[in-house]
Amino acid sequence: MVKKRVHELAKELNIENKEFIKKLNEMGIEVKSPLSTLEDAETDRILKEWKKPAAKSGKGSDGARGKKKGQKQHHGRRPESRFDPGPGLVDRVPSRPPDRRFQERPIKGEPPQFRSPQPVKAEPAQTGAAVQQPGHPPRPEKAAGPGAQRPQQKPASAPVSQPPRGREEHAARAKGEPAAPVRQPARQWPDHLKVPRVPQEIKAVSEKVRAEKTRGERGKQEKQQRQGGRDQERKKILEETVADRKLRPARKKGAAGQERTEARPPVVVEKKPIVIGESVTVQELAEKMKKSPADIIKRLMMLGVLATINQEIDADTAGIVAAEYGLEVEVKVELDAEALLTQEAEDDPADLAPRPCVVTVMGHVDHGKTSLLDAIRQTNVTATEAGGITQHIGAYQIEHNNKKITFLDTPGHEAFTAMRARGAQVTDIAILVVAADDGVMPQTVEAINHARAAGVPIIVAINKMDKPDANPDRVKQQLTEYGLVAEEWGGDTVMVPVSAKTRQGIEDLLEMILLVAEMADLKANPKRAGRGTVIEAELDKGRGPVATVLVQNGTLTVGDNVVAGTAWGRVRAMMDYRGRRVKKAVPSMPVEVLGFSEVPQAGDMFYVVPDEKTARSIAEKRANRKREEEFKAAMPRVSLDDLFKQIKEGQVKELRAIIKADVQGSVEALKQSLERLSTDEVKVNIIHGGVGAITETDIMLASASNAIIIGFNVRPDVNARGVAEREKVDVRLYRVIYDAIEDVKAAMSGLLEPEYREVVLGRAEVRKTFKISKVGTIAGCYVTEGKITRDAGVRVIRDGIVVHEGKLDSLKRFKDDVREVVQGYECGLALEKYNEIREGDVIEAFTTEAVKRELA
Ligand SMILES: Nc1nc2c(ncn2[C@@H]2O[C@H](COP(=O)(O)OP(=O)(O)OP(=O)(O)O)[C@@H](O)[C@H]2O)c(=O)[nH]1
Repeated sequence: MVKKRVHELAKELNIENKEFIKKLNEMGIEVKSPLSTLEDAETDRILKEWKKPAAKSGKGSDGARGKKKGQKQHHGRRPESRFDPGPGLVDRVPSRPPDRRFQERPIKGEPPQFRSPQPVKAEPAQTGAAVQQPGHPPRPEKAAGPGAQRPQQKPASAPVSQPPRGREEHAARAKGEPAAPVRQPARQWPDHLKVPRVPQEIKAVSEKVRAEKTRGERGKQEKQQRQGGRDQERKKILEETVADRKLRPARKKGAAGQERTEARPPVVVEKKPIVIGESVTVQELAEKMKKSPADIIKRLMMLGVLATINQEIDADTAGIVAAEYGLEVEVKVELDAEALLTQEAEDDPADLAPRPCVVTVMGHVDHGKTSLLDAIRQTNVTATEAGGITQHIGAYQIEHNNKKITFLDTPGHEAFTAMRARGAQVTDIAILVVAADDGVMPQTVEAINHARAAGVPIIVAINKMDKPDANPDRVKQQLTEYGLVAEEWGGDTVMVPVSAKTRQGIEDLLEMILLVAEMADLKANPKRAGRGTVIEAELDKGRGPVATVLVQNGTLTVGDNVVAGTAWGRVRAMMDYRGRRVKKAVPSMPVEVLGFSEVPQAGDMFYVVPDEKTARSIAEKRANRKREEEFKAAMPRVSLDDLFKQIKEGQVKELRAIIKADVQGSVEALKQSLERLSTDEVKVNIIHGGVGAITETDIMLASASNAIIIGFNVRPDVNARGVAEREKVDVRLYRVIYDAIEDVKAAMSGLLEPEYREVVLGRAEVRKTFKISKVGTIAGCYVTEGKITRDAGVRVIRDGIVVHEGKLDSLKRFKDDVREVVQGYECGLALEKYNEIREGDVIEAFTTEAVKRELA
């Protein structure tokens, strides 16, 4: 008899997996997931037990189906399983550690040292680490692991492994997103948005009030108490502020003749409190206080705040200013329609109904993502796509065993992460497509890390099994290096061999998706007003703005008033993925929606609101806020420069980093050395590591995950540079591993010294090379950016990797030596002691300048 899995037997016996597992446990048979295998004796026992009542109903037991299924079983009993049927089973027995034969060990031939006086120091440590801690990324914590056991945590709505990111939080806030999809922790984001800021010293004092406020704000009863507490705090702030000599030099000098001084201390609160919101413009405050704006601005200046009449100041600052005039402020947080959206009541568990899971297909280019989706849908998308490349994100639904699955037709993980960067998390399960004949490729690794960073469980589809050189075992081996261990190897990742071409294994894949989904117990409430995420949107010439949306909760109905980002409107018509008109869209259903006022953005949350007026007013407010924010400071991004400050302020508990290097050995060495810097206060988490230039995708991942990027002997490509600047991602480039580790270490302890930072002056492309005897190689170049100067440092970049760094030997325009050549001109140059320059290389000229760092 072939060993059976729990879910197979459950199917034969026509019983739900969960219930079956419960029954088995009651029978003393210890199984934890539908994928657990059963010993023959156990199967016999179960069948016997079941036959008792089943015999009456005439139910067959082990039929032909069981045999067929049995053929693909892996022999040998696995002592533990991947799925936990209930919350009590989270603490599973750890699975067997991954096969460790495949790790690569680094660092040979440390590249030329640039800055560090003793760079080689780092080597023994790294090598040592390699011995202790083999090349596998540390197994993720059970609860946050990448494997298929994750769905217990409701991956789409609660990415436990994702601590809050300022950006997401902000995006969520701006969109009025509900607490569920992006968990919104109590962070002081608004401080950063409110310009201007109070100097640190005052802020520290007012922070007390804020902390008090945040703590107290939740409950309604506390609201009243807060008022009393606030009075006292206010006074305290004043006293402390007034007492602070440094902050008020003008006051200190104030002898008897100076006005204002007589009012304090103590400050007498004499008038009715003035009522403001969480923030107030200087003008508004002045009006409310019946003072001139100039007075207020002056006061603010004394507090070290430079503000213009139209600028907003936060309630704490306003409180301090008002107190100086003996006035009290009362903060009334008006719950506008926007806030109400996010405050919607919890669903009654009785209203919750199962919803289909939402699946994203990811993988390396040409490994067959589109073909696989195509095979699943049994249509032929590949043939219609330009050049066979997936062109857009669509969403489709299929039905298998009477259960629906929603597929997002994502061209890889980039779009997935771009959406995530906007705060949208729609995917429940990621299918990682790996071609069996090609194995794990760079984008496979990226996809793994992107899915993992989002806390989405991964099912591996080993594709192209029909090919003669298909080698699924090699794929499985390679994946162990990235922490994905096949369940038949004792790991916890579902891996299904498939062929998009012959459709082999597709049914199994769908079955596995349903199993993972079933265990995730995905539910939504179709009775409430619809909400979800915009998957894609475009302006159609005939139909106007068209948005493909995925309903995540509630029901979207034709005629509903909706708002998505800054777009609003009334749903005029809806089409399902086949273009059929529908009147209603229930949870996990993708639909095309007509009727938006403008094209919303992919990743925007949409909400159904009670009426058109509300929709319009929310959208307009958002548009205003967006405009304002564009003027304001950028998001608080993690960066090494202010890491210590952010740690102190509790904004950062984890320093996430992406490592890109010229060779895998350096990636590993850096990863291990950096992760070892973790302290109790801050954990260093390398969310992705790879070989090659820093790409736009790396930057987007860093942006979405609030990570820094460490480049070792590599450079960002042109697009990546632009995106990094726009996204304010801290990209650190090193030539010496030791320097990178030292910098991170110093940043974590607040000791990052002022240093010389490199400034890129310009870049030139090598168009032609000439070998001249006794002189060496001369490169005929075209300056593509900035300028190349004679005394600058230069590096030679080939395919994103730094192959040489040194100085110029000569720089000429025609025959003349010149001091610099600017963009758009040609030049000839030779490098000191380097003749390996080739056509197509990029010469980057740089200089170093002193950077003053703020004391943390
Ligand atoms: N033999 C064989 N070929 C396959 C299979 N799946 C996909 N292919 C081929 O592999 C090539 C790439 O397939 P796509 O589906 O376009 O791959 P993709 O990952 O979607 O690629 P992009 O959209 O470019 O990212 C096509 O020529 C497919 O015909 C398979 O199971 N067997």
